[in-house]
Amino acid sequence: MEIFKYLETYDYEQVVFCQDKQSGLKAIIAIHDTTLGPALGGTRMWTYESEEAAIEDALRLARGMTYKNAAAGLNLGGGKTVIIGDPRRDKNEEMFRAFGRYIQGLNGRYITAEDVGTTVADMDLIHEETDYVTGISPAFGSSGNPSPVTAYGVYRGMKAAAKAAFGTDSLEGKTIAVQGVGNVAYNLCRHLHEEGAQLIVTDINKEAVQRAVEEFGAKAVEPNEIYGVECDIYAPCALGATINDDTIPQLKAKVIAGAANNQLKETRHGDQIHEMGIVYAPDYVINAGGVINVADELYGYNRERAMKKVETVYNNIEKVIEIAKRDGIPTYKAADRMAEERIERMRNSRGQFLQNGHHILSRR
Ligand SMILES: NC(=O)c1ccc[n+]([C@@H]2O[C@H](COP(=O)([O-])OP(=O)(O)OC[C@H]3O[C@@H](n4cnc5c(N)ncnc54)[C@H](O)[C@@H]3O)[C@@H](O)[C@H]2O)c1
Ligand SMILES: CC(C)C[C@H](N)C(=O)O
Repeated sequence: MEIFKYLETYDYEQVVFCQDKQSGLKAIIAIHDTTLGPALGGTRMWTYESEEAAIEDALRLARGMTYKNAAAGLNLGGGKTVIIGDPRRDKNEEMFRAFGRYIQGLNGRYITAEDVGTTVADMDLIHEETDYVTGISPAFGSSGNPSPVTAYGVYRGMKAAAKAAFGTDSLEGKTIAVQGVGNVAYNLCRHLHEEGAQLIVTDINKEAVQRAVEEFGAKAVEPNEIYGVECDIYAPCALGATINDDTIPQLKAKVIAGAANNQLKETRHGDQIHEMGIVYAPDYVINAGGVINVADELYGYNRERAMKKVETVYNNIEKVIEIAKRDGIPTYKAADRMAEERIERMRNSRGQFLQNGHHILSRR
């Protein structure tokens, strides 16, 4: 990978490599675009096959956050961190504190939160070193674990997508295939079960599957069987790139609506599912509930207000589907258009100099 060429092609602002021998920290902070505000995005801890794979993931996820935050109407730019390591084995207090100091060094250009492999407890350790972290314990006046709120947003967005495909947003009696029943999808399954949906689930973690079977009467299938099951809706809630050349020919669903980031392996896969008549709820629009929730901390966290904002996921999915229909384009392109237009409008409106609190000579 030619990194600078890639950064230039997709307009990245900054990439920070963090190395701390003492704690074993190896992290990559990618800041994609701060036109709308400071870059906010979670920290993922994962065992990557190579350093190149970790860099690519950080970059892709950071850009996704720019689009997610813009489409959600937040005044935030996009960034993301990946920490290279096994979250079950390699975590320690020193690591997250060292990482917190790196974040502090960015002086507010980047604000972090949870992602796959990190928890509220990890965010609390980061908070020992910096205020630029959200999703810390509610005891600090924070919003805590974002996953249940993300799940609620996905549930609402799924209903909006179902309305476009089936003429009603009721999920009662619908069969929904859920890939990965971790933090977000467990909570999603609870909402779906309460509404009377039939669930088919899979996970590489057998305990997670068992919990969904016992609590929600879900049917369990092997990880590689989930794509081909008879269902109305496929909900990818594990990792990214599961909509690809191998899986698309197996799909029976009329709707794809799930929590995972970067669901399309390549954009052409978005074109392909569009041509097949599948209603695709773009990943970064439907899974914005978590970031909408943590972003509320910037105003002094209020759960009720945050949950009201999360309701907008339903409207945003409707809006994207409307744009797609109006312009005759796939929904993933419609979502990009919506996000890019907002960033562009804000960039242009800042072309004029206006005094904003700080006297421009105040540092003299
Ligand atoms: N947590 C949030 O608030 C949030 C917000 C936005 C997006 N997301 C995205 O949603 C997805 C899920 O996040 P999460 O917080 O629930 O993570 P998680 O780690 O709690 O859950 C993911 C689950 O997927 C399973 N899994 C991994 N590979 C699999 C495979 N090949 N087949 C089947 N199962 C597999 C894991 O065992 C795990 O149970 C991620 O892509 C994440 O980036 C999460
Ligand atoms: C809670 C959020 C700041 C980050 C979340 N992991 C996401 O991808 O949206």
